[in-house]
Amino acid sequence: MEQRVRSPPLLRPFFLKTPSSMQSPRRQRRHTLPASEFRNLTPQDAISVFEIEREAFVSVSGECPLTLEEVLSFLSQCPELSLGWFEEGQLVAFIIGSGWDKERLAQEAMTTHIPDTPTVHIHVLSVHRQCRQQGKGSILLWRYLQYLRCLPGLRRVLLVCEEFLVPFYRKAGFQERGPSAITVGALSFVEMECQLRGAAYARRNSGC
Ligand SMILES: CC(=O)SCCNC(=O)CCNC(=O)[C@H](O)C(C)(C)COP(=O)(O)OP(=O)(O)OC[C@H]1O[C@@H](n2cnc3c(N)ncnc32)[C@H](O)[C@@H]1OP(=O)(O)O
Repeated sequence: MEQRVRSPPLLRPFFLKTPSSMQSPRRQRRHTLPASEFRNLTPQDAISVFEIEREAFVSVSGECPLTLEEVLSFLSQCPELSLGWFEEGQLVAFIIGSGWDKERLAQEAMTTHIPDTPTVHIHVLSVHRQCRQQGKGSILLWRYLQYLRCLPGLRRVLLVCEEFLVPFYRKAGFQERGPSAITVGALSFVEMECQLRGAAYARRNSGC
């Protein structure tokens, strides 16, 4: 069992602002939704999350990493371990994580949140179909890892992915830990790990 830590506060929304010098007068007058916003998800976001997830996974493998009930459950139990990217108020990409307390991920990690542990399990990262291959998945993952580095007590992040996504996660700073004990139907996975501490440059540049 790993050492327990206190739950962090929720992330206040932060926006990617267009400099006022670049906004048209009409745009300045209108009270529109922010062009781009990153924030923790809430149970109210569960339907939008599940729609993106269903499109991303069901058509490909027939299985979603999380059912709608599980999405709701994690967003209720540990919203501070999620991050959504909204454009004009629409969810375009998200990450859902939870706490885990063992060295490697096990099948029960798929449906479990262990509070106050130093290990975060990323259940799912997904980008809306129309927004893929534009760098959004990488940017959201980078922001999520920087955000986690600012939370007290967190030490590492684990996830499982299919072999073809190993280079994507490697580029984000994850390392392979070998075949995962987790299987979904006929699918098998590689387990990957990212250390949150010890990267001094990351902390210096994180803006915590
Ligand atoms: C823990 C997990 O959730 S594992 C499951 C991940 N999610 C999914 O598979 C759901 C469907 N897919 C998606 O939502 C997205 O395609 C993601 C999250 C995999 C990647 O996000 P994107 O925004 O499309 O990727 P992004 O544009 O940041 O690409 C970064 C790099 O990864 C590569 N990459 C992205 N998607 C894939 C893919 N499906 N297969 C192989 N390489 C990929 C890109 O080619 C790019 O490489 P480059 O830098 O050499 O050009």
